[in-house]
Amino acid sequence: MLRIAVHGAAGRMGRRVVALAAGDPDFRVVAAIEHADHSDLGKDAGFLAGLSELDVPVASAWPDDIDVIVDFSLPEAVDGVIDSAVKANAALVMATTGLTSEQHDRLKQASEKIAIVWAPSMSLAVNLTMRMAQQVTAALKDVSGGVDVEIIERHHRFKEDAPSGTALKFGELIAAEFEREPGASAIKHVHGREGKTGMRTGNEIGYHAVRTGDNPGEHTIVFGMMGETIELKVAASNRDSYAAGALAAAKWLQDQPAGMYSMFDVLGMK
Ligand SMILES: NC(=O)C1=CN([C@@H]2O[C@H](COP(=O)(O)OP(=O)(O)OC[C@H]3O[C@@H](n4cnc5c(N)ncnc54)[C@H](O)[C@@H]3O)[C@@H](O)[C@H]2O)C=CC1
Ligand SMILES: O=C(O)C1=N[C@H](C(=O)O)C[C@H](O)C1
Repeated sequence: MLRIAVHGAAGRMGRRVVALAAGDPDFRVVAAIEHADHSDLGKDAGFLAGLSELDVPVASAWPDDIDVIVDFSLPEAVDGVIDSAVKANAALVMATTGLTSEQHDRLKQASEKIAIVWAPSMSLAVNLTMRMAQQVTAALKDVSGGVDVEIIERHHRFKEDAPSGTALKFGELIAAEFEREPGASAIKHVHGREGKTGMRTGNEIGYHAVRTGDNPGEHTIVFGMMGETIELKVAASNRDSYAAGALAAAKWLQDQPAGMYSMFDVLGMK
């Protein structure tokens, strides 16, 4: 049984991770961590997740014996999580988005000591769609008349970062396809458009972030050509695809040496 600590346990994602882990015989939830001022400190993590009592109170201190930490929190909290994972010699599933480049460097350094999965989306469907987007780009990048790529993401009104980490990852993968040949022009990443922008250039990717209601996450990649358009769309109907993906990553990490991994590794899509 893997001893799992959930960081951000009272959040939208944390509660679903606690709920799915509690129902999985491969896990024992040993800690539900929140920041020291959280109003749910002391409450039972099972009750918060809509289950019966788990006998795990939400706490701000880490226990000593943990096999894996799953983090869905905020960038401000992430440095502390990385330190705690290294200190406990635990594997780390880092799902928080909006990290700074310094935080990505910190993760990389920590991965010399512990096994880490970082991915902006833990969802199987999203990761498959990323692979499809790479294939579509490779097939269309030299099409007569050119192809314009725009990424539209929709999320709930509570989301604090934009564009989504997933949209940025789609853009990074698509740009790498465009830039693959030596001498290819560098791709510009354009966030929204307003005013007298002039005509669209051929070597840009546009990003558009929509925030409405309780949308758990939706990404549409538009490949617009002269005369026809392809759209790849992937949409979550609830948060369990992310929570289940994070738990799959937590299990997979137990057999891995220290290192930095992605969901492509976990899902065997390398
Ligand atoms: N990689 C993936 O598949 C997914 C990633 N996310 C990302 O996960 C993050 C969390 O998303 P939600 O659960 O919707 O947000 P949320 O705001 O509902 O939950 C975040 C939780 O982290 C806690 N937190 C904040 N600072 C903390 C600290 N210093 N110590 C401990 N806990 C702290 C908050 O109190 C809150 O309970 C976001 O960055 C989001 O983009 C969300 C869904 C899927
Ligand atoms: O904040 C969210 O909700 C989500 N965030 C992730 C992101 O920024 O890509 C993943 C998912 O889309 C849900």
